[in-house]
Amino acid sequence: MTQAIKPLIAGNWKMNGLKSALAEIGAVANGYDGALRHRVDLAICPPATLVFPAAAAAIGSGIMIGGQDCHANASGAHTGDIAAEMLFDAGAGCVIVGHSERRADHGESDGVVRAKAEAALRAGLLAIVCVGETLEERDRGVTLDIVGTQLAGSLPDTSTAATVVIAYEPVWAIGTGRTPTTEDVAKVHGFIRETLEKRFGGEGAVMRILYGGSVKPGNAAELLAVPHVNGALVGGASLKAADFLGIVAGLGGA
Ligand SMILES: O=C[C@H](O)COP(=O)(O)O
Repeated sequence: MTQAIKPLIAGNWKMNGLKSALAEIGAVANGYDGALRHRVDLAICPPATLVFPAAAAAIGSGIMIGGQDCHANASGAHTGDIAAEMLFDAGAGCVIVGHSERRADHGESDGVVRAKAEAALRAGLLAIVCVGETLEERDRGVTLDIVGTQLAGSLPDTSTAATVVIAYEPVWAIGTGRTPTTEDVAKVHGFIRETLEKRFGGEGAVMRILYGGSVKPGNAAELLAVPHVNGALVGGASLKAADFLGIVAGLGGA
């Protein structure tokens, strides 16, 4: 039986945004009214420098502010890193871990991602754990093997629907304007659901699975209507409130 899952639309600003970008949070808040708040959760993950002021700007709006990465440890000699506890302390409610750009740029393995997700849970943050295949892997026909391996290695054993969100992002669709067909998205999300249910039982049945990769106002409705797509992780189109809210509108008024 399909259970109702409240969707989450999360914006990942990546390495974009100076203080002036905080105005976009105010603009999203203005468009996130009471009725919408009941139907969808919103999160915005600005660069680390803006987490504290963004959290202040979002007070009372219902918008969750998040980090884009965290260290596995709570403190220590790790120059330049940020602990999950520090994000929580700054007002964050969630953190993205295992984004493909971190996996590629910083050589993060599934084990590292899992340790970061465990740190998020320890700190009381919702962990948004990213998985997804490269173009080469897709062309070799090993998408499900790759995603299955990433899920097995990256998710904490203690994951629950309240503490962990999966984001499926085909690497080749990120920032390229290319998206998989809805059939392809359905296939991978169905596989992820099955995998989550096998490992986490009832919790896996209601854990949110986001799609990410070139989601825009123009394609959001189609992508968000795919079975087992419980929201989106949005990059470029999350930088402007109008685009971000246009994607939220893709969920329809039901
Ligand atoms: O975290 C977000 C994703 O990497 C998607 O980025 P994009 O929407 O710019 O393709």
